[in-house]
Amino acid sequence: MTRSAEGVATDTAERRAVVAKRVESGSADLTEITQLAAAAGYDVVGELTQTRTEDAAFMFGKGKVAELRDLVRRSDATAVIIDNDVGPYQTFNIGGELPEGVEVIDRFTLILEIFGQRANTRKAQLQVELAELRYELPRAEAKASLAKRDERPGFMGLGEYDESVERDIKRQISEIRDELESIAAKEEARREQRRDSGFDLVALAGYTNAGKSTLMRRLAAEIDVDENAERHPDLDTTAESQDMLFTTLGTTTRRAEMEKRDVLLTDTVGFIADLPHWLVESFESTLDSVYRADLVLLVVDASEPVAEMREKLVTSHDTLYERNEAPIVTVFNKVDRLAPGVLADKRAALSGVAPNPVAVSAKTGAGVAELRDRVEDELPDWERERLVLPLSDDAMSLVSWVHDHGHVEEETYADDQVTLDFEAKPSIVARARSKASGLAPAEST
Ligand SMILES: Nc1nc2c(ncn2[C@@H]2O[C@H](COP(=O)(O)OP(=O)(O)OP(=O)(O)O)[C@@H](O)[C@H]2O)c(=O)[nH]1
Ligand SMILES: [Mg+2]
Repeated sequence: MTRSAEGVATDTAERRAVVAKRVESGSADLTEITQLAAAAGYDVVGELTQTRTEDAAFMFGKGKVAELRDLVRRSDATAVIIDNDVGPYQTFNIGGELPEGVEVIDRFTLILEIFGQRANTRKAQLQVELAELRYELPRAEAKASLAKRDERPGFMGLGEYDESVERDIKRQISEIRDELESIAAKEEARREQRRDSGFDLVALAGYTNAGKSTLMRRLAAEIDVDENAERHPDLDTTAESQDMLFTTLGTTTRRAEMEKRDVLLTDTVGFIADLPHWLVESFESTLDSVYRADLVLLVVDASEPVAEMREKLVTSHDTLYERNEAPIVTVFNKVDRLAPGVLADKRAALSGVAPNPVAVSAKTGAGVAELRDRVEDELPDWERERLVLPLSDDAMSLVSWVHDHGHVEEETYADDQVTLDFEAKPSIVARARSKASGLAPAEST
C-alpha cells in the first residue's frame, strides 16, 4: 500500500520511505509497518527483509545494510523505517552507512510520529510528549556513558552535560505525569456527573482500523455541538474514519440513539500489538474511558482471517484484562465483506475468545438494531419505582426530572395527585425518592 497522505500533514510530499524488517526465522511480513508508514504520511518506495539472528552493531547483516544503502539511493528515499526494536547504537551505525540526511526510524518512533500528528488535545499532546521523553531517557543514559568511556580530551564536559540532560528528562516526565493526573481526575468527575444525569457510559474499544468510529456514527444521535463542545471538548460530532491505522487518537463522546436508556458512547484510540510498555503506559489514561465504562463494545474486523482476528481479540482482552471493570460485548464488524456462510464458521472458530458476538456492518447498518438491543440488555438493570406526588410546581419539576433521567412507564393524574410509574438506574431512583419525600403537600385551593 502506498497511500499518499492527504490531510495528514502539509509537508509530507517529500517523504519517501524504505521499510525493512529482520526476523529470527520464517519470513518477515511488512504489511503492518507499511500501513503505519502510510498513516504517518510516507510513500513506501522500497522493501527489504532479512531472516537471521540479530547483529549487535547493525541489527541486520553487514551485507544487508549495504543492500539497504543501494535501495535507498535508487529509490531516493528520505527515511528508512525498521520494524524492529532498534537500539540506540544500531540506529547510529545504520545511519552512518546511509546517504547523508536519511533518517532511521524504528516502529516506536514511527507510531509516536503518527500520534504527534494526530494529537489535537492537551491530553493527547502530553501523552505524546511523555512517550517521547520515555523513549529518550535510556538513549540519554547511553550517550552519557559513551561520553564517559571516551577518553578523548574535551569529552569530560560532555559527560557531565549529558547527566544533566538525563535529570532534565526525569523532571519533565514527572511534571507531565502530574498534569495528566489532574486531567484524569477532571475526566473522572465528568463521568460521574454524566452518570448522575442518568447516562450509561458505553465505550468502543478494539484494534485500530476495526471500524469503531464508523460504528460510533451509526449508533450516535446528532447532538447540539455548539452548546456542548466548549464545556466538554470530547463531545464532538466528528469521529473521523479512514482506512488508515490510528485515525482516532483523542476520545470523542456522543449520545447514542437508544429505545430506553440514555447512552453516551465514547470512541477511543485503537489497540495495536507489540508496543513497548513505556508507550502503552504513556497512553494508559486514554483508555480510562474504556476501563471506567458501564459497558465495553469490543469491535473486531470480521473480514480478516480467523488467525488474525484471534490474535487481535487476545491482544484486546490482554489490554482490558488488568483494569477493565465493565462487561464486554464483542462486535464482529464489516460483515458486509463476508461471503455467505463464512460468518457462522468464524463465530464457531472464535467462540473461545468471543462468546456470543453481535455481527454488524457499520457501513450498511446491518445488525445495528440488534446491537442496540444487546447494549440495552447488557447494561446494568434499572429499578422500577412508583411515586405518588402532590400537584405542585415542585412536584411537576420532579416529574420532568424523572422524564429526563429515566423511562416513565405511566403517568396518571387524579384530582390532587400524580402517580408516576418509572424505571431508572438505582442511583436515580434513590434521588427521585429523596426529592419526593422533601416535597410539601399540595396546597388546597
Ligand atoms: N466494508 C466495510 N468497511 C468498514 C465498515 N466499518 C468501517 N469500515 C471501514 O474501515 C476503515 C476503518 O474504519 P474506522 O471507523 O476509521 O476505524 P477505527 O476503528 O475508528 O480506526 P482507528 O481510529 O484508527 O482506531 C474505514 O475505511 C471504514 O470505512 C464496515 O462495516 N464494512
Ligand atoms: Mg477511529
